[in-house]
Amino acid sequence: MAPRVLISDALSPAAVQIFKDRGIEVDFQPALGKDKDKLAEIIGNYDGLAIRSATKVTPKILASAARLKVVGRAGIGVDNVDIPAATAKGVIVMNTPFGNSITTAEHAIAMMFALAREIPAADASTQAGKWEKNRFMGVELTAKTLGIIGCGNIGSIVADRALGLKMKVIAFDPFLSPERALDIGVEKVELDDLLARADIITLHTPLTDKTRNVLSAEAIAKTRKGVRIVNCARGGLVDEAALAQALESGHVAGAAFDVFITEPATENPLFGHPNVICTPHLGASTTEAQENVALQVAEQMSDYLLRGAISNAVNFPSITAEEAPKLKPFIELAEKLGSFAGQLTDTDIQTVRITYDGAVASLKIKALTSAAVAGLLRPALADINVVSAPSIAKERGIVVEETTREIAGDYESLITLTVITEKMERSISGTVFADGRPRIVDIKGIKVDAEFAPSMLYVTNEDRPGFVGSFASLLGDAGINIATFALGRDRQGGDAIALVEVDGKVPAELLDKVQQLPSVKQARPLAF
Ligand SMILES: NC(=O)C1=CN([C@@H]2O[C@H](COP(=O)(O)OP(=O)(O)OC[C@H]3O[C@@H](n4cnc5c(N)ncnc54)[C@H](O)[C@@H]3O)[C@@H](O)[C@H]2O)C=CC1
Ligand SMILES: O=C(O)CCC(=O)C(=O)O
Repeated sequence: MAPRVLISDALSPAAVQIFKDRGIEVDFQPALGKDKDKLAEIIGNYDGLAIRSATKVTPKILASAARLKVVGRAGIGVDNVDIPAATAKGVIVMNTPFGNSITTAEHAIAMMFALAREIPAADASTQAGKWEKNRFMGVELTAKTLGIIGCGNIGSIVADRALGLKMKVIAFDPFLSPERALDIGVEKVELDDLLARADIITLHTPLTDKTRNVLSAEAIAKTRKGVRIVNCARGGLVDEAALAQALESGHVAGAAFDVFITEPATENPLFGHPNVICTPHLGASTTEAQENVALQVAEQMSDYLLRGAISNAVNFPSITAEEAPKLKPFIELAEKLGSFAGQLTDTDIQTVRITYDGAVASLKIKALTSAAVAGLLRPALADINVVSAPSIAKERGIVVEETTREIAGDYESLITLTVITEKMERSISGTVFADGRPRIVDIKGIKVDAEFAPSMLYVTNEDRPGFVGSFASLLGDAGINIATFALGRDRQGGDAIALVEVDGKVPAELLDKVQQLPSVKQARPLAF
């Protein structure tokens, strides 16, 4: 069945065409994002959801989204998507990190000019027939200091344009390296320094717990008198009420805002002030940017739904379309190795160590590790998935260690998963043979050769004559057919392992009887 995608915001129709061309069924309902009840009602029918900023992907929407595999944000900010809830559900969330950056930077520059020359007010006055030539006295931008808070993709483009305008550019961004600052021609400064020096401040950070209210009342009080403030990033970065007061007092000369704490903003403390310019979150609204982000999000979502390729996901490592088919059998192997260990582990896991040997070491091991951890924790947490596994392991204080060794041993590729609890350490290794099927090749240092099967019995015993006969008789007497039988031992008379595939479930009474065989140490059912 072809995957189905819902577009619930006003994306460029270019996206619709891409989905269709790729063989994906697509429903384009651009106003649906504003109707959360209707969205909750129908989201269960779709594998993908393509959005801009109007659709809010809340836990409630996700709870109704039984089939959903991917949310694609045609834009940058994903603050309208509940990422932890999507992750917990195994839904990949991807954005288009560059498609609208130039356009948004240009909007910030346009806002800066509009503020400096009061263009909106001058326009309104002129068109009202007033010709108030003496009312509007602007400021020149040349040689003024622009303070950029958040100098990533958009901030750097703003810096580049501002340098072209012969402005002095200073930037506060804890993650901006001195080398990068030098490269893009900005002076890296601390926030207080920026506040004290900037003639114009422009914000370009995401909204996070750290950036919320970065321009608080106290911060605004530290700015130069006559400062102008531009926000084309996110509402909530600036304390709107404090800014309104500072405008009122004349400390701040003007503010140009594209984004607001509450959107759609139909009322706001900044509205109505003479030196305030507002646009309705238009930063990304150009034909070019909307075409870019729509095409990109549709391509990315199609690649994921059709080929398992992941790009620009905010909650999973990237996997290219070329890597996806190579990874697939190893993802299955990693998840099953994890599942094997998880089904045998009764106590709290402290550490999971995963070693990738040979060719597999050059694949995207982050994805493989996530699969292994999902398999490992699934016996305890049914809802865990490859996407949510790393964060759940972290929450539970489980240390996940990865090692890669590119030199192959007996196998072209080998994955070894070691689980360490307070009481024990257990390792299991597996590989993928040329037929693409995963195999178990080593358990606790004992060589075996077994496939993963829907119903298995794992028995550890002392290597003594008679075990196989009495074990097989017990199963035969209980009417349980043995499909495959893999044996291994560390040495003659030492520790032995039997990994047996059976048809149907193993009854608890049979398990007890196997457990009571003289040489048996442990007998456990396993299911894959
Ligand atoms: N108005 C609109 O329509 C649009 C708004 N945006 C907003 O612009 C924001 C920035 O976009 P990009 O530049 O592409 O993101 P980016 O991730 O490239 O840059 C963000 C920068 O903020 C910095 N940062 C993070 N925490 C900080 C902190 N506590 N203090 C100072 N800097 C901090 C980061 O180090 C990074 O360099 C987006 O998150 C989005 O919210 C993006 C596109 C359109
Ligand atoms: O889609 C839009 O118009 C908003 C763009 C935006 O805010 C973003 O990309 O972060």
